[in-house]
Amino acid sequence: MKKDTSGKTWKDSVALRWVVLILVSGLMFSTYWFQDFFSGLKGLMESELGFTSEEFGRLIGFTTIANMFGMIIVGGIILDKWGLRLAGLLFGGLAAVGAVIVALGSAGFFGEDKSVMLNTMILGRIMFGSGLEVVCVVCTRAVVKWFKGYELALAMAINVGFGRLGTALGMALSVDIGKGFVTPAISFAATLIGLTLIMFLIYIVFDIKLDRQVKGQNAGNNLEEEEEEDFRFSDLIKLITNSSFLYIALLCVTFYAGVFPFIQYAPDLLVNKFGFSYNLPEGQGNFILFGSTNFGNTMVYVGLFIFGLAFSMIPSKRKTAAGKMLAYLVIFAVFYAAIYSMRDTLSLWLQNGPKTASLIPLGTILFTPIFGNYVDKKGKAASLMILGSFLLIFAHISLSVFNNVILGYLGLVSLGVAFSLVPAAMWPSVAKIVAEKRLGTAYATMFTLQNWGLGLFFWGIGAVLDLANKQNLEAIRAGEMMYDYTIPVLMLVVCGVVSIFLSFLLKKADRRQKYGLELPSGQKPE
Ligand SMILES: N[C@@H](Cc1c[nH]cn1)C(=O)NCC(=O)O
Repeated sequence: MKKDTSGKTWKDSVALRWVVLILVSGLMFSTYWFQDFFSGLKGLMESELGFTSEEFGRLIGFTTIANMFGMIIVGGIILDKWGLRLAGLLFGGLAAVGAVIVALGSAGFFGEDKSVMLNTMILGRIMFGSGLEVVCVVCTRAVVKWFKGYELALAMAINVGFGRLGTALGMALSVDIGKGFVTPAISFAATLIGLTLIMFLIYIVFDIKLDRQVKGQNAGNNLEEEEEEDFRFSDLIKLITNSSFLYIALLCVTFYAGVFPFIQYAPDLLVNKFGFSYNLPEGQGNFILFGSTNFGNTMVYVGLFIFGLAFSMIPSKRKTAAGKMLAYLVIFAVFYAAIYSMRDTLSLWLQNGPKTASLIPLGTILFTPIFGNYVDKKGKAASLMILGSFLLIFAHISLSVFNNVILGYLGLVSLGVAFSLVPAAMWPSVAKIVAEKRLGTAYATMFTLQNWGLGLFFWGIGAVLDLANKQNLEAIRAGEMMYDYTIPVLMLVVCGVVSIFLSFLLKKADRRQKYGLELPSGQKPE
């Protein structure tokens, strides 16, 4: 789109841009929630629905099947042809209908036989999965449309941050929402997608208005509308014959295969390996923060935190050094007071599988923008991907081979840092390797390949878990023994090792092809 110099459009208003960001990010929040919330329900699916670990794995693994065979590319083509409003409605609607089918299937609506329940839930997950990935692309496109030339990097980080928040809350709260049953937790998650689709409908009103304004401006200035590049198979061939792109695309497969599938099993691992709980003790830990006694305190903390943050964001030229110090002091004090006053709740949460595991995606909300800023200012993207892959190996070794809870916590922290580092370095690097007009094709290709890795490991971890515990399955289901997660998690170390290898190859290829992955944003190699 060409920018008008004579008049203003809605996207020139800071407030409207941020309203749009919230409206669009709703779908990211709900679809990521639905993608990952089963992890908190694995134990319940086993005890209430009688699902084995392999069946649990099959259910989440099938989410990727349509994407493996080109659904994201089809979605990309529809997005190019019909525009983001219709594509968002179509694929958001597909995700919502799929989610409703999963909920109905789990309630026995299509039949109470276990295999009917499982198969209808799988059907729903396939529909949901086809929607999820294209929705992700639609949301990113919408953010680019409104924020290009403004706070684009920050807006993109916040948009993915909403997705991570969805993952974290879905993992942490689904057991509480279900109150001992699977269907209410699924119905809640499906309702969220419906509600955020309504938010997307409101966004459409903003989008139509912006298009009209831009059209009016262009007509007034005799400017032609800039055509966006459509998906082309010749672009795909060019991409996969570029060695830097090939390495980063394969890294996307192996790295995410070591993270997303692990997250689906992390709560169950903590429960089985370290004796964490699935449920909080009756009446304790749940939403204490928002209980009557602490609600006032919480609001004071939130208020002070926003004050400190707002103050620290005032441009430095207009702020004294003492003022800056005061702002940071306020932020630190608020954090300390909040953690101190919630220490009892926190200690319960840190022994609860779903809540502890949810800290992995939660931590990335804070760390991804910090690492993204580092990559922008200092570069070193390829080296950071090597470091992230190393941390992935450390995490999986410490969570599989050893039986030490401290090492377990360290493993989770290290996984959280890796999960912040690699995406922060990977996605801006793709934009350096691939010309802007081919970025849509590049992301669609990467997500398609990524879904092969995800599908294999979503299912593979569950299948290997059943296989590795074959002798004890009866006793485990009777609650007399615990699953041994050593081999399924050790398997993920391979993902880390291949990721390190690929990141080294990427760094070497970059030296040859000179994309400047190790340089700060905007700097070109000589
Ligand atoms: N493929 C997307 C979206 C997604 C999330 N969970 C499964 N698929 C993706 O990987 N986005 C990048 C990210 O870091 O979330």
